[in-house]
Amino acid sequence: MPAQPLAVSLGDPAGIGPEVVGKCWDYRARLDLPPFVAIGDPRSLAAVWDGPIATIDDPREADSAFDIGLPLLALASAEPDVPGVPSVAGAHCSLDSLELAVGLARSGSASAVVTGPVSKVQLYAIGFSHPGQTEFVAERCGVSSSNVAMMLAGPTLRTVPVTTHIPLADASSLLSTSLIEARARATLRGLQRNFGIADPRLAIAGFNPHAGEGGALGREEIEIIIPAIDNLRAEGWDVTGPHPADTMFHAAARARYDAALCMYHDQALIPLKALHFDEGVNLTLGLPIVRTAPDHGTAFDIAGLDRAEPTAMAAAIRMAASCAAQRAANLHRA
Ligand SMILES: NC(=O)C1=CN([C@@H]2O[C@H](COP(=O)(O)OP(=O)(O)OC[C@H]3O[C@@H](n4cnc5c(N)ncnc54)[C@H](O)[C@@H]3O)[C@@H](O)[C@H]2O)C=CC1
Ligand SMILES: NCC(=O)COP(=O)(O)O
Repeated sequence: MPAQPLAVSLGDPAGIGPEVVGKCWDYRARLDLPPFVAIGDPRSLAAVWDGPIATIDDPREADSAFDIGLPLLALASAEPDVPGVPSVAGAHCSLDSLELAVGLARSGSASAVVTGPVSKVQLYAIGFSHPGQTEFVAERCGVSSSNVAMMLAGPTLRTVPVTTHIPLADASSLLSTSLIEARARATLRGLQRNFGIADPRLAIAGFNPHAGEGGALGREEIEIIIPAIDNLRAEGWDVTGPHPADTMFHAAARARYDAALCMYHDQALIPLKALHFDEGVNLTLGLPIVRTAPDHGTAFDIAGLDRAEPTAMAAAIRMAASCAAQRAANLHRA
C-alpha cells in the first residue's frame, strides 16, 4: 500500500507558490521528489504553469495520479488572481489551503504538510491573528507557540530564532530565560526526532555584540541567556554559548554544532539565507505533525515571469518526506 502523500499548499495565489509547485512536478524525477498533492486554486496554477493538472477528490488518489499530472485538491478563490497582484480573495484562498493541508496531516490523510509562501501583511489584513504560519499550525495542533521552534535548515547550517516576527525594538524585552529554554528543548528534541541525531549539539548565540563583552556591551547574556544555558546543561543537553554571533557561522564553527539558537529573526535567517537561499527549508519543530516550507517568500516581484527557482520548495518537500520517514522509523523501533 502506498504511503500517504505529502500535502502541499500553494500559498498566496498571486505569489510564486503555484509556479514553484508546478515546476517541482515537472522536475520530480531529477529533484528526487516523492508523490505529493497540491492544494489551492487551479486557476492560479494554470496562469503560470502549463503542465497537466490531475484534479482529485481524495488524497488517496494522489499516488496513482502523480505520474499523469500534478494531483490537486481544488479550492476556488473568490476571484481569479493576477500573478504579482495580491488581493483579499487570494489571502483568503491561501488561508483556506493552509487549513486544509494541516487538517489532512492531522487526520493522517497526508504524511506531512509543506506550506507555500503566504504574505503576512495580506493575511493580517483579513484578520489573521498569528505572527505567521508557524504559530497557526501550532495552534491547530494544540501546541503552545512558545513550545515550537522555527528551524531554518540548509545543507551546512540549521538555525532557530528565539524571538520571531516582532519589531526588533521589542526583541530584548521579549527574551526570557524560560523562552530560550523552551525553544532550545524543542530544537534539541526536534533534532533527535526528525533527523535521528541521538546526542544533538546546540550552540546558543549571544544577543549583543561580542556576546556582551562581559556586560560592558549589554547584560542580556548575563541576566537571561547564561541562566538558560546552565539549566539546559543541568538537564544533560550538550549546549554551548553564549557565542558572539559574528563568529559562529564560519565553516569551522558550523562543524561544531548541529543547530544554532539565535536571539532574533535576522540573526538566524541572514546566515542561513546567505549560505543556502536556493535550498533553505523552514521546518516547525515541536508539532505532532511534520510541517516544512521553502525559506523564501511570495516574491510578488517575479510572480508570473517564469523566473522562480523551485529548488527550495523541492528541498522542503524532500525534507518533509525524510522527517516523516524518520518519525515512522522511531515509532517502529520504540
Ligand atoms: N514561509 C513563508 O510563507 C514566507 C513568507 N514571506 C512573505 O513573503 C513576502 C515577501 O517577502 P520578501 O522579504 O520580499 O522575500 P521573498 O523571499 O519573497 O523575496 C526576496 C527576493 O528573493 C527573490 N526570490 C524569492 N524566492 C525566489 C525563488 N524561488 N526564485 C527566484 N527568486 C526568488 C524575490 O524575487 C525577491 O527579489 C512577505 O510578505 C513575507 O511575509 C517571507 C518569507 C517566508
Ligand atoms: N521569515 C520566515 C518566515 O516568514 C516564515 O514564517 P512562517 O509563516 O512559516 O511562520
